[in-house]
Amino acid sequence: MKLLTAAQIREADAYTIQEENMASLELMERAARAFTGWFENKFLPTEEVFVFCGPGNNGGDGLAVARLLHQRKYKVQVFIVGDTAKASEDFKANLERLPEEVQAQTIEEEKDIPELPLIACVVDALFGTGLTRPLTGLYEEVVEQLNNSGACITSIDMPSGLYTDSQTPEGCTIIKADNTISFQLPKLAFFLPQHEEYVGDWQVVPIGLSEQFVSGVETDLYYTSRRDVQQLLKPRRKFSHKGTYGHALLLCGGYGKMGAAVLAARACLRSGVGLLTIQAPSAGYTVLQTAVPEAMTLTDPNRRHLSELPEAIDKFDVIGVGPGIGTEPPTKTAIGQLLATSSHPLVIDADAINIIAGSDRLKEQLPKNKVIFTPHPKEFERLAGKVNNDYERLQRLRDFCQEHQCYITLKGSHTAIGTPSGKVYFNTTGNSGMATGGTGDVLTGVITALVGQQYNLEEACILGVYVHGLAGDLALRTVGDIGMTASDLIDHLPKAFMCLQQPMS
Ligand SMILES: NC(=O)C1=CN([C@@H]2O[C@H](COP(=O)(O)OP(=O)(O)OC[C@H]3O[C@@H](n4cnc5c(N)ncnc54)[C@H](O)[C@@H]3O)[C@@H](O)[C@H]2O)[C@H](O)CC1
Ligand SMILES: [K+]
Repeated sequence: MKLLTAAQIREADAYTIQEENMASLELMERAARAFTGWFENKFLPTEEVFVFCGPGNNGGDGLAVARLLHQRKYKVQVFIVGDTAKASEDFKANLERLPEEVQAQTIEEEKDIPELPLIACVVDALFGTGLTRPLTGLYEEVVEQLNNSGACITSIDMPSGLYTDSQTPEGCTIIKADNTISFQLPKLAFFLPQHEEYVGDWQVVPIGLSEQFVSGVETDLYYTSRRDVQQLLKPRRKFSHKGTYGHALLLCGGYGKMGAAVLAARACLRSGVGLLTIQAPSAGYTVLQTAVPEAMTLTDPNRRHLSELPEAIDKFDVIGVGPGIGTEPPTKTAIGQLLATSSHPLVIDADAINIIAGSDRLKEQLPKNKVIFTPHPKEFERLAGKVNNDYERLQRLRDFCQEHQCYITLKGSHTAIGTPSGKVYFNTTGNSGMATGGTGDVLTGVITALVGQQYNLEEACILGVYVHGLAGDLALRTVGDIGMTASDLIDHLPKAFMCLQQPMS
């Protein structure tokens, strides 16, 4: 699914109004109804609701929401910040429609800002996607007081003060929402970790923006929906055999880190690969043969770390390398040989990333359109350089992928997948229980298996990251977030693939 900029959303808005031959006020009413529907499921009518409205259409939404909540028996108070004479037309129309019983007060100076009860329910409708500059004056003061009030804040469309698709200037005041309910499409800002405290939990509610407009609009930013991913999944064929689904090689494990190889190998096998060979330091032989009996095990002549590549490396359809391997000099040499000789795709993780990050020569040697890197943010920084904020990181991701014609899954709460053509896909599955050792090794195994099954590298990244997160979401239901381990993810991979095989209702 596409991510749109604030300007494109405005265009979608105008296009929809024209296409459906309706008044913009009607679209605002739809938005308000959609928000209210979510709100009713979350808060009981016994709640006293304080709605803070700005002068634009976001404020107009707030006024319409106040009216609808009043109709549904919530006790509502409205506070308008700024000069209503300069407000948008749809704001004015909704102010007219506000029932008399709903108190509406204008905040004209600091002393007008209300003191909220200890447990208050606030709707933030100050600014949405129309924000063009930092909050100042009375707006800034209101937001600061709301943030300090301890109230439960729900933002309409965007947390007020946060820029939709570019870096909000340093030190600006922004609403810290508990929930953000956004219209039709999530906004780029929601996917960036630096905005966690402002956006809170976000959800999207549909308001029927023109599908025709969205399908035609140009963007290189996407987020992955269940529907997108299901379309990628290939059915297994009746007359297939293990050779049909690829022979993967994992170059993983080191002394004291053989578990990384076990996790990657198990995940690879649980993701549909036909055959799996692991090459590991000889100290791992018994461990691997015992823990992963389905895989063949080759031993490196070195007892403790990877020092050589297996013979006839080209017989493997894909090679996953990195988990647990360390950065000893012989391992660095082996990684250099791998980049220089392998003609098949490589999934490069962990210390294999660190080794390449430390050598400009190796970076130059990266085979084009054949490499998937799976770094966490620190490894990415080593590979591509330091950045000051998440927007710079995103740009660096695109630049690096384009320059080196590679794929990168930059791991995080919304893992970002960069492609050689400069596209970025944000993942939408997963949870904080997955923030634990070994889950990255699992991802390496999953993506390696998918490449082995002839998914192209872009598909393997998108599907692999999604199913890995979905396995985490399924594990959450049985083991919760605190007790979740990487092995729990592996155990839930089969169910995650089964979920994707179910037709969507
Ligand atoms: N397409 C949709 O999804 C729909 C969105 N709706 C809602 O409308 C807002 C966007 O409304 P807009 O009037 O364009 O902008 P805002 O209300 O966010 O801002 C109003 C106005 O204020 C000025 N401004 C910008 N920054 C500042 C600032 N820092 N201080 C003071 N004033 C500022 C600027 O002129 C803005 O235009 C969207 O988020 C939805 O909530 C519709 O309801 C229907 C469908
Ligand atoms: K808002």
